[in-house]
Amino acid sequence: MPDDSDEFADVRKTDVNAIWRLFREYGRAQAGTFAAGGAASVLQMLMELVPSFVLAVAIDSLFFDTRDFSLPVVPDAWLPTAAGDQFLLAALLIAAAYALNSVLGWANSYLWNKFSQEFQHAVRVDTYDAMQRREVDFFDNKQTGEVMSVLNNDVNQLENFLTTNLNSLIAIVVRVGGMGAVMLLINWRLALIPVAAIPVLGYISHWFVRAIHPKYQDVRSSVGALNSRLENNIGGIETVKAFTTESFETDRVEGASRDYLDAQWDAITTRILFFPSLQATTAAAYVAVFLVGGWWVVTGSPPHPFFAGTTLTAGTLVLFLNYSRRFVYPMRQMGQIINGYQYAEAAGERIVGLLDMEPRVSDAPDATDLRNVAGRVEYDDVSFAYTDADGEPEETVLDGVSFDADSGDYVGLVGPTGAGKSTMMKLLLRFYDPDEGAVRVDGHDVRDVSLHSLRESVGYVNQDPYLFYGTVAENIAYGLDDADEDALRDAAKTAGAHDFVTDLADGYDTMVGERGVKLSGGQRQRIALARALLRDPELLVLDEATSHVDNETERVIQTNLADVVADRTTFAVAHRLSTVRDADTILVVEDGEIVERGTHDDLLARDGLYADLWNVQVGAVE
Ligand SMILES: Nc1ncnc2c1ncn2[C@@H]1O[C@H](COP(=O)(O)OP(=O)(O)OP(=O)(O)O)[C@@H](O)[C@H]1O
Repeated sequence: MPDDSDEFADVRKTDVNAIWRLFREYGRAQAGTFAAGGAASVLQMLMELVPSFVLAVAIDSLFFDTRDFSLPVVPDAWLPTAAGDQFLLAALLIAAAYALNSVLGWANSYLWNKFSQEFQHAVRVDTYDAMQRREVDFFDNKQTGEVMSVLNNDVNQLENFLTTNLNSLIAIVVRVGGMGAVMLLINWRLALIPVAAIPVLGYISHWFVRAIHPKYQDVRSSVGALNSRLENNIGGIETVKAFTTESFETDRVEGASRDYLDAQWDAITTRILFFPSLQATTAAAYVAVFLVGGWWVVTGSPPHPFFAGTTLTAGTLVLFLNYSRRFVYPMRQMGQIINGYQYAEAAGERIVGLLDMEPRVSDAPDATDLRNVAGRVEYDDVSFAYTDADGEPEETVLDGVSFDADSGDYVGLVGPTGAGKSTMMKLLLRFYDPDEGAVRVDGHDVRDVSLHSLRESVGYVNQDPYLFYGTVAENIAYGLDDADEDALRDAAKTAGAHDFVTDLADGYDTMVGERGVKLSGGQRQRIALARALLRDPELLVLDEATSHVDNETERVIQTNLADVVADRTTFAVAHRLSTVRDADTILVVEDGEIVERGTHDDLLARDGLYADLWNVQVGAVE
């Protein structure tokens, strides 16, 4: 199967026929379009059989006069008797068949593309929705590129299979089958020569797919490696320049590019054998038909007794030659169809896997909404470990964490880097669930309330907040349909963002985020803080929310925040201890445990870890 090395192996659902399942689920709305497209495709292919057939009749009856002018289905009485009229009718029929062929070709493309675009759209939107509902863990363990590739490549792969490959398959069956059937009906003995070429062409296609498949896989992995190399280097361009490692990096890119070239070359040398072998097989059948049939027409008797028993006219020979030459083109697509099917199936399995998988963190069946939140928060003997890509727990990050915060409390979290402070806050938002113990808000275990109501009541600002591509105002009002402009400005003022925003070229209408105006880390943090404040949440989590702003600005923000913080439970994670100095309680976290707790003065008096950290920061200790 394709993609053996894929990161989504755990997601893939292999016990269903994924394409069929998606087709039933998402194709149903477009079933009429699909059926009409299929019918147009069949009719179009049938039209392709007509010109050669009429030509054969015309040659025999009009040019050589070896049989009467007659056509299948049409009663002889309806046909003209004068040779000139018969000739014109033949010309008209050929022209009509070609014209109809074109119209049906257009209808077929229109309908199939309509079907597959609508299908793709529906699958893409649902897959995205299912994906964004996955637990945070899922994203921790995947590379962004891989997640994107399911939404882009996999969905496209399905579409490609439906538009191109399935259509080609119909073409092969109708064209090759139709031409073979017509020839067998007219002169089955002679027809055995071109028809015998079909299994040979089929075998060559089969061989090709088997041979090319592992080579394409090598191409894909080498292109993946090359892309990661390029992405890494461009992303780290400042480091590359600062360390003057340009030629080292060029060498590494050269190596990756060479691997890609080798893999491609290996695939190319196999691929370019495929079409010529098909052509040679078809040509052999063509020449054999010409030899046997030509001999037969010229001498009036077949070259071998096997063919005896029927006659062969020049017109029939032309039809045979025309048809047998045209086997090759549709058969050429056989390899692509098999390939396309394999990719689409693998893509479908990932998509179905995603659609079917229940997020590990989701609403309990009897989840209630958190209402009228007072803001009491309780961590009751909470232990937690992140899991690796295989779902196995890694090292314990939180170990028996317990504390209570009363409604309206200001709680500071401090401690060495990697101690587990951010993780504690992520459990409050239920980004992850604890392995042991419980996190409660107003006495409700967060696992018993709806995610929506829980997260709506918590304003969360992290250290490296994300700004979407859009205006400053849109970023602050993110997710709110009817944000009041004054409230938006007030939030920005409280967050210390208003002054610098009004200094931007377009003020609140300045485009920021990727491709927008570049803001400093501290500026982005202040916009993110305004975003959280505007929602007026009952609980506020500020995880290093002002770590990038200077001391002066932070002091201003602290003063502004005093009112906001006064009447809601606030958690502030900070390395800069002045940020939490005024907290009602400071929790000192070390190695996943709360090692000290109390007010600033209590903790200084204890002369423990907090006092050490404080003394270092105020410069009392080297
Ligand atoms: N998504 C994750 N997957 C696996 N391990 C993680 C993840 N996030 C954090 N960790 C690990 O968990 C531990 C605690 O991290 P956490 O971010 O909670 O610490 P912190 O006290 O907030 O640190 P800092 O002050 O540096 O922000 C660290 O050892 C970190 O490597």
